[in-house]
Amino acid sequence: MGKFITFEGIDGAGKSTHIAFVADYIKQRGAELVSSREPGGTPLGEKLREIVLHEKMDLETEALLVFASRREHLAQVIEPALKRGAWVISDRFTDSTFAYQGGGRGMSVAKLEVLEQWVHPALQPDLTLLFDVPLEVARARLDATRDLDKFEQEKADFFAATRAEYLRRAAQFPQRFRVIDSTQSIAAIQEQIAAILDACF
Ligand SMILES: Nc1ncnc2c1ncn2[C@@H]1O[C@H](COP(=O)(O)OP(=O)(O)O)[C@@H](O)[C@H]1O
Ligand SMILES: Cc1cn([C@H]2C[C@H](O)[C@@H](COP(=O)(O)OP(=O)(O)O)O2)c(=O)[nH]c1=O
Repeated sequence: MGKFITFEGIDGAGKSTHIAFVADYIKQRGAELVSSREPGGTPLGEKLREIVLHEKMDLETEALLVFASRREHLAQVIEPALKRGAWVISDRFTDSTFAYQGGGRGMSVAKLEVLEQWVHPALQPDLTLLFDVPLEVARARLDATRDLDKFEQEKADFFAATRAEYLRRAAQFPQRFRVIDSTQSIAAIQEQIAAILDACF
């Protein structure tokens, strides 16, 4: 089996910045690499992503759609890749649903756990890198760079709750989570990521 690494954090924390670095690290080891994202990762998943990121909907519809996208991503991409020994890195996975639909929007953790059990009862990431920054830092980075989607337009209390749920999960699952202080420089963060990867694999 290959290894499954997920990237998590509130919008603007710096996740996407470090994906190429981890991809290079894995390729240098000679392993096959599959780099993907959620919502998305398949043609159907990318269609669902457009809907989830840009349309208003009932909270439970939103949770069902991100898990529908995830089921397809697992079936078409993640599970086959891991079975053939490839390494998979995903820009977001189920921790995002607990953080955004659970923490941010207030959906019950118990309901999300039912969906998680349904969609991936046995699989969890081998490593989850949580990029953690204060909200103001994330917001300043976002404002400097791009047009904001539905989630990125949410207010400070939404992201405070999202960040708190991420940190709660990191404390609950310390064996797979590594929390990275993303207020550091990009170079310092990459040094830390390399040390984490060396220690884990
Ligand atoms: N450690 C850092 N220090 C300063 N700026 C950063 C840092 N990490 C990321 N950025 C910048 O912040 C913005 C958001 O980063 P990005 O990786 O797209 O965040 P995310 O994928 O978590 O939403 C980008 O313009 C990026 O260059
Ligand atoms: C995977 C997932 C993402 N999201 C949200 C978080 C993000 O705001 C958005 C997609 O984020 P992201 O891929 O970080 O967007 P960008 O390309 O702008 O960096 O979807 C959820 O609300 N629930 C989920 O389960």
